[in-house]
Amino acid sequence: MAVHDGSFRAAVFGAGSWGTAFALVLADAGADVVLWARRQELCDAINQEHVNADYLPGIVLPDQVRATHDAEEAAAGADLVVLAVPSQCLRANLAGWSAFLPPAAILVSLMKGIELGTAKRMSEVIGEVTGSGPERISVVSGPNLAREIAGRQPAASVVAAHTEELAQRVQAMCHTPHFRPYTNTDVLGTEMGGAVKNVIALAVGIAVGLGFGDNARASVITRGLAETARLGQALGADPYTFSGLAGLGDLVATCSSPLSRNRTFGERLGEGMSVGEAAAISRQVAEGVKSCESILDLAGRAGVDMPIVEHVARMVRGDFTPQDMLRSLLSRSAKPERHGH
Ligand SMILES: NC(=O)C1=CN([C@@H]2O[C@H](COP(=O)(O)OP(=O)(O)OC[C@H]3O[C@@H](n4cnc5c(N)ncnc54)[C@H](O)[C@@H]3O)[C@@H](O)[C@H]2O)C=CC1
Ligand SMILES: O=C(CO)COP(=O)(O)O
Repeated sequence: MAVHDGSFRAAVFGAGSWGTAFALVLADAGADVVLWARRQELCDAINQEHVNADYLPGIVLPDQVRATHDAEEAAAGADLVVLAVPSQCLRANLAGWSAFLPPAAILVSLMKGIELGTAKRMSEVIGEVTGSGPERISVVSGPNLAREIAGRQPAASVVAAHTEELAQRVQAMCHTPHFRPYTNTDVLGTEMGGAVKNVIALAVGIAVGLGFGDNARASVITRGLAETARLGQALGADPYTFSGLAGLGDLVATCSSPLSRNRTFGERLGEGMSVGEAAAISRQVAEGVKSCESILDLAGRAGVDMPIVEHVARMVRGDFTPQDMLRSLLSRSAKPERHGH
């Protein structure tokens, strides 16, 4: 099944839905994978049943994937170290793992969030905590709903790295007959596309929860993409990235799919649940709920207007009901489509 020529060792930190699905992709691409999980019971279940029933029930993992709760054991001998925990807990966790990471290993972020307080992207947090330069760090992002990837449904993705050469190395390590990664050297744009789309998916979910249809959904997606690109460009991203897989591609998949945790979370808010109530019934992370604030922080620092992100943040804070949010967004002054914030 492998497209990569030769075997390699991968460590995947985080055995949630995406960490586990990506471990399966890497195994299909020829890797021996060790999956680090927070809970020993989950490791035991994965090793005995070859299923991560908590996150991907019904998906049988390849024999080349085994789990451990021991970070040192997970990292030992890894050529590729993949990070897949919720963004807001990366820094603290990575500080504990950093000493075990082989110095030559390539570090890959699967995460789609911006750190609260610092407004840093995940590749920046990885660089700071591990002391690694950009020549070792890459990012995988795109329309990659974990459940579909784990079911070996076809999907494309983007591997972004500082150099084309590094992106190509990681591309070869995760290329399978079902998973088709493209390369990109715009790490910043790739990460911004992934993080902001989660907030736009919350907004789409709110519109769906309010009972609106496809016109509203498409309008929020399109205006959401406009504000994502505006922020990205102000920060130095390549504008093309936002019409690619890590921009438009991921935005459309996430905002259209009932599998999306962010869209589902937004739908519950739109139906009238509080943030606390919506969080209590979801055991998986909806990154946009926290990243709306850090993205707004970043936009403020860059002097960029992001009305959809701002309205989502106000709703998450409890300042707005869904009806207030709708009224406030629709009562903004009329604008030209281009260059009008
Ligand atoms: N699920 C998906 O379809 C996709 C997810 N992503 C991104 O991947 C990242 C990880 O997401 P998922 O695996 O989906 O999340 P998840 O909620 O399914 O799993 C998160 C994992 O992190 C662990 N975890 C939670 N809090 C922790 C803490 N404080 N310390 C250590 N571990 C902790 C959980 O036990 C779990 O194993 C997120 O940034 C998400 O946006 C990206 C593409 C697709
Ligand atoms: O990033 C994703 C798909 O590419 C998954 O989205 P959710 O985190 O909203 O489920």
